[in-house]
Amino acid sequence: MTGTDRESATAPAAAPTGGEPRVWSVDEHLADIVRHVQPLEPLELQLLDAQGCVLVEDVTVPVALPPFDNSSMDGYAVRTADVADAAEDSPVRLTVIGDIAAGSGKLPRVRPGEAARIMTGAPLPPGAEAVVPVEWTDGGTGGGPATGMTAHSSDPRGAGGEVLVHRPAGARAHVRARGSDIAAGSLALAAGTVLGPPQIGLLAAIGRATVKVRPRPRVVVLSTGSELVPPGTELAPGQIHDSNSFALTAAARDAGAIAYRVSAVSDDAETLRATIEDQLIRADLLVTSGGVSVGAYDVVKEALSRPLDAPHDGSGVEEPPGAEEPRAGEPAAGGPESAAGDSGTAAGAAGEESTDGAPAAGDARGAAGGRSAAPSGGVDFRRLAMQPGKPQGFGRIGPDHTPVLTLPGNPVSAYVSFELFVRPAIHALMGVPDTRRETLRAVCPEGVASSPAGKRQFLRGRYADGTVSPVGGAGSHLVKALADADALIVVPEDTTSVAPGAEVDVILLR
Ligand SMILES: Nc1nc2c(c(=O)[nH]1)N[C@H]1C(S)=C(S)[C@@H](COP(=O)(O)OP(=O)(O)OC[C@H]3O[C@@H](n4cnc5c(N)ncnc54)[C@H](O)[C@@H]3O)O[C@H]1N2
Ligand code: MOO
Repeated sequence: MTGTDRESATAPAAAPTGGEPRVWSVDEHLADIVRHVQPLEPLELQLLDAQGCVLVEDVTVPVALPPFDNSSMDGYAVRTADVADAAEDSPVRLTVIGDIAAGSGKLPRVRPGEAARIMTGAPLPPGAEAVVPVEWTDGGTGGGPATGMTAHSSDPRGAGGEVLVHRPAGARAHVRARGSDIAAGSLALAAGTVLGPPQIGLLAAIGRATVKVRPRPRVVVLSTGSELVPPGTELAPGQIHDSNSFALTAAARDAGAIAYRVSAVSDDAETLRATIEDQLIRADLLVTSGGVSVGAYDVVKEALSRPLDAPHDGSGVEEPPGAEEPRAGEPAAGGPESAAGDSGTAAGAAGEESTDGAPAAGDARGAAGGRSAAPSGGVDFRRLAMQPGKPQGFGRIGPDHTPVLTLPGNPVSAYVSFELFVRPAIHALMGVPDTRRETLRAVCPEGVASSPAGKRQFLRGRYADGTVSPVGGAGSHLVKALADADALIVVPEDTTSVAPGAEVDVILLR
């Protein structure tokens, strides 16, 4: 998928009001993001590192699967003519010439009147045409039908003597033919396939140790706010626990990324800029939370309204994304709406954790793999016609033009913003073809009493059997209700209420 393919998602802009910066629609903001976020350059990865990734090569089968005729049952490899007359009351007696275990390379020839005891997956020996399961024999005991074989460990000599066969077996009975799964030279997996567990199993089965895929993006999640302390820490007056960096890191993992969580950075722009500069080395995408509204301590806005290498006076500022296509009669987007900011306590560069065992910072990836060649600017801070999630920012920063999405700090706003914008950005980096969550129409028995005019509202809901019910209210601090929800109820911009029992659009969050 290319960025160009997605441009059609762009919706008409909302009308500008006076000298105010324009308000972006949800669709415009999303289209701007996916247009500027290009798929990562492919890498040759070990199979398990390629899980969830998009294959960029056609994979053909070097050797037939299975590679040889083999038994599908534990039993006896026989010649069909020898057992043609076998019956419950008149079993056929065959001489057992030995054992063939799975993995056997040296195979005895089965001659007329003979049988070889054979295990599931073991190669069919020459001369044999079928396998009779051990349950159709006496198992060499001289008694009635057997239920199984004696463990090799307790009888290391293997099979010998004679076996009574009680039922006939036709040609190829219980034999899995060479190539019956997939023939040599045929296509195992086509380029574009997303590698789930069965696909990884197939690649291993045909002997591939590595594959060429678009790698999972490395996403650095960083929250900001001097009030934040990590969970496990006792709260001092005015403090709260940092939940966004956990929820967003988990969400990034869930979307397929390798996610690194960075402990909350205090409301100090220079500390934040230094932390971001440190983190960019291992980021294909940077996600921040908090500090993007209009307050005096909105540090993300202050720190990222100018390029990372730009001096304080703002000289040499390049245009960020979204500023490239100003609409007629509108001010060009971009530039700080608010650059005010007092220095809070400098927290120092943050602690950090990775969410999985993936390669850490500075792994073998090319620096600018797959990213746009467009110049790196600051971040364009915007107001969106949505609730929650009004204040947003998007841009590309640093020497590799790393995309950055700055999400609002309110926990529900941050999470909804992740769903709508970060998840598609991660999938754009991965080259995943269709990034949309399942959406459907559902009856809302309670209705929605009021929804802000001109804004697309995303209420939390629980969905079951064609019905969705709101959970909690519209407040973007309600994390318990978010945790209870499994869907978003979408109330369009031109709808200010929904009558009880009416249908609504629902995005399933699972
Ligand atoms: N005068 C105005 N005030 C606000 C406006 C506005 O238009 N005019 N917009 C409101 C909206 S809408 C949102 S959303 C928030 C966004 O503000 P910020 O992105 O600057 O976020 P913060 O101020 O840093 O935090 C908001 C809220 O969320 C809590 N928070 C922040 N980070 C975390 C975290 N990692 N874990 C848990 N909770 C977090 C923070 O303590 C605040 O309570 O602005 C409104 N204000
Ligand atoms: O937009 Mo804020 O995200 O409404 O709470």
